[in-house]
Amino acid sequence: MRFFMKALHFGSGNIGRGLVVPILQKSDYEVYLADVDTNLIQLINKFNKYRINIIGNKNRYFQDIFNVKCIDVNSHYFSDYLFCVDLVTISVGVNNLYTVAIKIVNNIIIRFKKNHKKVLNIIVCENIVLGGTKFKKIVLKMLPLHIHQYCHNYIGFIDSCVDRIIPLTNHNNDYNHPSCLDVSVEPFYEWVIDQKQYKGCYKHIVGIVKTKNLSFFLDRKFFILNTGHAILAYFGLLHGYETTYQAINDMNVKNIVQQSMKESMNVLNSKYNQIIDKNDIYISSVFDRFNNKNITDYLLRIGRNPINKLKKQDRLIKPIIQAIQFNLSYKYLLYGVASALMYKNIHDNEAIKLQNLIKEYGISLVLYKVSEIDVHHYLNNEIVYLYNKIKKNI
Ligand SMILES: NC(=O)c1ccc[n+]([C@@H]2O[C@H](COP(=O)([O-])OP(=O)(O)OC[C@H]3O[C@@H](n4cnc5c(N)ncnc54)[C@H](O)[C@@H]3O)[C@@H](O)[C@H]2O)c1
Ligand SMILES: O=P(O)(O)OC[C@@H](O)[C@@H](O)[C@H](O)[C@H](O)CO
Repeated sequence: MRFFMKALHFGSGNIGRGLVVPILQKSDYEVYLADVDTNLIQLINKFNKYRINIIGNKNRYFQDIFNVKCIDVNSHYFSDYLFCVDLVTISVGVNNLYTVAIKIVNNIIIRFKKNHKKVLNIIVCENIVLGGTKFKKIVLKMLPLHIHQYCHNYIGFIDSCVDRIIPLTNHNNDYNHPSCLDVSVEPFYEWVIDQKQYKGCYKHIVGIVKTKNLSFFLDRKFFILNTGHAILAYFGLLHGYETTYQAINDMNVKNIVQQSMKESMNVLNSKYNQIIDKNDIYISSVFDRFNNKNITDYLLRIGRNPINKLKKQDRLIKPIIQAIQFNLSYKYLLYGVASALMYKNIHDNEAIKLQNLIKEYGISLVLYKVSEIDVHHYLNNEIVYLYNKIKKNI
């Protein structure tokens, strides 16, 4: 066992176990997982290992991961671990970034007080555009002013684009067996970081691509894959499907998803003033990934947190607003928004909140409150019209 650098990963869920840990371990990082879920923490520390089942349409293989340890972020010794690492990575879900920021702020204060001169890089691996930059803003807001210069000198906040479809783990509930920690993943993965934001000397990590042009990768992934994925989930659920594979094989659903991804791609072609996806190769590769018959990815997972997904900057609304700016078609993208407004899931707090808001205020006002689309704007009327039309037909 050769460990040279230490990394701590916030979030021991799907992306943490299924992508971040194997990549960092391969480049000789000693990786500590960190989480708030005490059951999960206990299981990881009990078995210290798990298996990644890599499942493609035609082949399947596995990768065994050893030497994993999970730290409770609320334990008194957590900050000692955080103090000694060179790299922090985060995938806890967008809504939990604030609580992670509190831990990071406390640690920066300790580093400052101890005059610690070691650089710390923080890669944010959430599904948001420019997550590192947003996380930095949250941290700076909480950090005392006299420590900002130290933070600027020694802490790197890095935007990244992380791509691997990792469904919810189907725990076999046998907590006496390490397989309860196994994850199933697709073979494809991509992890791209903004090299301009990295502080200090970069130690190459096999599996991470550095780029000076992250916005291209991010926009392509977020506004093609995640836009299509969300529309597949919301529209598929309305048609009674449970998984991506079922939904993508309904010709009506498939057509709406495919056309909406093309509309979003047209927006990117205009934004970058170049053809991003020659011959629709990217779109069809994403389709093949959605169409993985051996992976059970529930539409409820993909549709989770609908309020976030309906925000102005997110995957459903932003492509439409930009299509309007470039005078492009957005007819199919509208289906994503209209069906997201119908998303119901009693296990998802945002879904419950969304439906309560709709009951209280009606669709038009909710579009204003959640998505910042003015009630008098024609886009608001178009969405309300489509929402009512779909509702009548289901
Ligand atoms: N699953 C995917 O296919 C996928 C792919 C790319 C990106 N992502 C993104 O990665 C992020 C995580 O997704 P996931 O599927 O791994 O979710 P997940 O729910 O499987 O894992 C999140 C983990 O974070 C933990 N957590 C919550 N708050 C925490 C905190 N304050 N400190 C430490 N741990 C905390 C949770 O207990 C959980 O174990 C999301 O933003 C998601 O969009 C997911
Ligand atoms: O994680 P979310 O909720 O932002 O989006 C759900 C899925 O679209 C997402 O997790 C994809 O599986 C992932 O982005 C693939 O890389």
